[in-house]
Amino acid sequence: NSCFSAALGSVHVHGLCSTEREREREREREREREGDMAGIEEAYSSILKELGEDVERDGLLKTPLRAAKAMQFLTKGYKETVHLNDAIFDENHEEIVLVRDIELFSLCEHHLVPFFGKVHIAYLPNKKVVGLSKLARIVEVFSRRLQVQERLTSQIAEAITAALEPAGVAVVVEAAHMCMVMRGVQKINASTITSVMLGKFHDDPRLRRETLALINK
Ligand SMILES: Nc1nc2c(ncn2[C@@H]2O[C@H](COP(=O)(O)OP(=O)(O)OP(=O)(O)O)[C@@H](O)[C@H]2O)c(=O)[nH]1
Ligand SMILES: [Zn+2]
Repeated sequence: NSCFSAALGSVHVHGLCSTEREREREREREREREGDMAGIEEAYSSILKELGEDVERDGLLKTPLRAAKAMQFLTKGYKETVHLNDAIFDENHEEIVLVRDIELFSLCEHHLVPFFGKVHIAYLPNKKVVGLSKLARIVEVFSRRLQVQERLTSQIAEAITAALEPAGVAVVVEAAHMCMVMRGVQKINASTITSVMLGKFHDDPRLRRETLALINK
């Protein structure tokens, strides 16, 4: 490759070698991202000033930009969609598929503080199965937004229904809300459980019990 020939001192016909070009593109993307964030950065700077902080002190010089980048990461789900088509396979498996303990980090839309926990997803295939990692990707897309737990739970269930048309979907989310822990009622041990049961999981109490037992195993 061209990098290798450059290292040997041969003539470098393409100008930048592919890794240099890749790095340059990454720097370009970084500059664009920072440009996009100027407004958020400024807003964080104002918040710090309103809190009585000295935004010129060493430790805080880069904080507005860091915080802007962090917030952009924590809400990146707005810009993402899950592409499941490449990972949907024809399969005659008709029994339950359950992926449990998928980690979840989200932001409460009321207080902009984290809530976090686990998502359990079960579905009953209807001639189609999905690549298992895609279930975790669905969780990422909808959790990296400002959310309430109930909406998050149903968005995950609806996305799976739309992509797979399964015989049933069950989504259970258990989470701790920092807005209830660090502030407000300050209940450290409270956890919130939400569930959405569609199709056979909704209609068949035996199946629902079996699924919840598998989740709690
Ligand atoms: N249903 C639901 N409520 C949530 C979620 N996250 C936070 N909340 C609640 O949103 C509510 C907002 O209530 P408000 O009375 O407007 O806000 P607040 O004065 O800050 O409420 P406190 O938290 O009770 O101090 C609170 O009861 C929060 O516990 C969530 O995911 N789902
Ligand atoms: Zn909250």
